[in-house]
Amino acid sequence: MEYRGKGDSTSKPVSGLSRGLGFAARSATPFSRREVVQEILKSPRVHDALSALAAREGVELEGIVKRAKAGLESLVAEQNPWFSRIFDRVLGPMHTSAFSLNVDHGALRELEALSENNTLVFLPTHRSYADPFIVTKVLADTALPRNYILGGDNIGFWPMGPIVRRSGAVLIRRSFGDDSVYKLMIKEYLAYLARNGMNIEWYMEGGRSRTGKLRPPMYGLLRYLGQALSLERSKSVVLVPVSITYDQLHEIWAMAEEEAGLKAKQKEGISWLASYAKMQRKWIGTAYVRFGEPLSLTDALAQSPDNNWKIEKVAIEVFQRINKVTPVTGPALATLALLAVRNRALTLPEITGLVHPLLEYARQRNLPTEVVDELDNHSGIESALASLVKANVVANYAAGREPVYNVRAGSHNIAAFYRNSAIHWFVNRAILEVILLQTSLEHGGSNVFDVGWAEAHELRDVLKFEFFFSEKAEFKEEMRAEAYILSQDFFDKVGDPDGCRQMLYEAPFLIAYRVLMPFIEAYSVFAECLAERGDGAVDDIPALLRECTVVGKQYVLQHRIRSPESVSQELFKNAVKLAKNRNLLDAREGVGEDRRALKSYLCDMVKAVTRVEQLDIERMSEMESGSEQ
Ligand SMILES: CCCCCCCCCCCCCCCC(=O)SCCNC(=O)CCNC(=O)[C@H](O)C(C)(C)COP(=O)(O)OP(=O)(O)OC[C@H]1O[C@@H](n2cnc3c(N)ncnc32)[C@H](O)[C@@H]1OP(=O)(O)O
Repeated sequence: MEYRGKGDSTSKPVSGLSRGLGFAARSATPFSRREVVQEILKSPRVHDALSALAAREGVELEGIVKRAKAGLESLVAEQNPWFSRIFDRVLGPMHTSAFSLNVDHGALRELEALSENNTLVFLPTHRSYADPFIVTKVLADTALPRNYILGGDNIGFWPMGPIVRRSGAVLIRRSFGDDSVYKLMIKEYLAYLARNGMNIEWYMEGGRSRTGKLRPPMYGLLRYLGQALSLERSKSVVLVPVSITYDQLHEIWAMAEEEAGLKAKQKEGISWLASYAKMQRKWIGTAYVRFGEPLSLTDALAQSPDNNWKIEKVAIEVFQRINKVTPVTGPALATLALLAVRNRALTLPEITGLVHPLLEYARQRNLPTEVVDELDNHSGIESALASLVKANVVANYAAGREPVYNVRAGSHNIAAFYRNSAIHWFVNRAILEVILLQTSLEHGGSNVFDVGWAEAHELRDVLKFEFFFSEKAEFKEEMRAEAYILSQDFFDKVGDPDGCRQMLYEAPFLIAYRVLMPFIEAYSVFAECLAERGDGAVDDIPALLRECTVVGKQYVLQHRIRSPESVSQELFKNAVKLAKNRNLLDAREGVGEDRRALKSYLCDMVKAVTRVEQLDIERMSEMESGSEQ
C-alpha cells in the first residue's frame, strides 16, 4: 500500500490555456465567488430569514443584508484550476514532503462508488497542518472530486488566504458566538454546497490534537449542516470518517511546548509558513490514511431532525468509526513500552519482551496491526527505536555492555503523543485490570462480580470525555470479551480474590498504569484545585486551568505525580467538561461536598492504578530472578 502520490488533481480538461499548461480541475465551481454570493442572497428563503433577523434585532434590513453579504464574501470559495494547481504543486509539497503515504485504496474505490449518488462529507482527524494537503493528495489519485475544505480563518493570511480560498478552502471564524447573521450564512452556504453535490471536508476536533488521541468533537458545523439539509432537498449526505496517523511529526515539538505552557503558539503568517516548510523538507516517516465505515447523516436525521442529542450521537459515532480503523504503529507500541518503566533504560530484549505480548493481544482482537508486522523480530523493533532516537524522542546509550534505550529527559510529552495514537485500543483492558484488582482487594470474595461492573461503569463515566466508549450494553459485552482474553477461566475465578490476583499475575502483560495514569493524575490535580473553591461558583475557568498547570508542575517535580504528560491543558479542559457535566462548576448548596467526593474518588483511582503497577513490577522481578536461576 506504500506509495508516494503525485498530488495531481487533473482529470477533466478546462480552458485551452489551462490545458496547454496541464491545468484542469474535476469539480471546478460552476460559478465565480461573486456569482455564488449573489445566488444565495437572492433566494426568497434567505431574504425572509434576513428580514426576520432585522425585525428581531430591531435594525434596518439594509444593514443586515450588508452583514450577510460581507459574511458570505469571506466564506465562499471557488475551485479555480490555476489556484488549485498552486495548492497541489506548491503548498502541498511544502506540507507533505516529510511523509510517505500508506493509504487504504480499497476503501477509496468504495467511496468513488458512493460518491455517485451522495454528497460525501470527509471528517478527518487533525494532528498536523499537513492533514488537508494529504487528504487532497490522496483524493487526487481517484475519481472523486476535489473537496470544499472548511478551516479556521487563522490561515487567511497573505498569500495563503487568497490561494486556498480559490482552491476550495472555506475559511470560517474560529468562533462566532451569537452572530445570527453569520450563522445563517454558514448554513445557507452549506445548503448551497450540498444542493450542488459538492463534497465537503472539515476537522471536527476544531484544532490539532495536543495529546495524540482524538479530541472531543465540536458540534456546530455538523448541526448547521443538519439544519441546512432540512431546508431543502439535496442529494443524500454521507459522513466519511477519516483517520490520519503519523509515525512521527516535526511540529510536535512546538505543540508540546505550547501544551506545557512553555511557549505561546506562533501566529500563522508568512514567516511561520517559511520556517514550517523548511522543517517539513526532512522526511520523518509514514502517514497512514484510513477510512471508517461511512454514515448517512440524512438517514440519521430523518428519525429526529434538528435534535442536538442526535448530532452529538452522530459525531461520537464518527469518532468511534475513526478509532476502529486507526492502525497500531511501531512508534506507538515502542513508546507504550518505554513510558511504562519510570524512565528506566531498557535493553532491546527487554523492550521486545514488552512489545510482543501487546502485538499478540492486538492480533487476538483483530486490531489493525498490518503496519507493525515488522515488530515481530528484534530488527523491526530496533528500527522503530532508531527512528525515535533520530527524532530525539528516545536516548540510546551504547557505550556499555549492550545498548539501552530510554525516553529522553524533556521528551515525555512527545513520546506520549505517539503512544496515544493507539491508546484507545487498550482502555477497556486497562479498566478491567484496575477494577479487578481493586474490587477483589476491597470486597474479598463477596459480590466481586456485581461490584466490579458498577465500578467499571463509574470509571467509564469519569473518562467519557477522553475516550469514545461504546454504549453501556455494548461496553459490557466488550468487557466480557476482554475478560476472556485475560483468562479463559475468568468467570470461574472472578469470585475468589486470590483467583483475581492470580489472573493478573499470570497475564502476558499488565497495562493499566501505562494507559490510564496520565488521565487519572491530570483529573486528580484538577479535582484538588476545584475542591479548594469550596461551595463557590467557578467563574474564571482560565484561572482554574492556569492553577492546574502550576500545581501539576510542582507535583511532577516532587514526584507526587509520575507522568509529566499529566500536566496538559487539553486534559485539564476535558476535566472541566466532566465537572460541568456533573454540575460541579456552579455555586449551589452541597457542591463543595460533591467536589471533594470527586477528588477523593480520583485519589483512590490513582492508588488503584498504582497497585496494578506494583503488581506488574513484582511479577516481572520474580520472572527475571526465575530466569536467572
Ligand atoms: C498555516 C496554515 C497551514 C495549513 C494550511 C491548510 C490550508 C488548506 C485548507 C484550509 C483548511 C484547513 C483546515 C485545517 C483545520 C482547521 O482549521 S480546524 C479549525 C476550524 N474547524 C472547526 O472549527 C470545525 C469544527 N468547529 C465547529 O463545528 C464549531 O462548532 C464552530 C462552527 C466553529 C462554532 O464554534 P463556536 O462559535 O465556539 O460555537 P459552539 O459552542 O461550537 O456552538 C455552535 C453550535 O453548535 C451547537 N452545539 C454545541 N454543542 C453541541 C452539542 N453537544 N450537541 C449539539 N449541538 C451542539 C450549539 O448549540 C450551537 O448551535 P446554535 O445555537 O448556533 O444553533
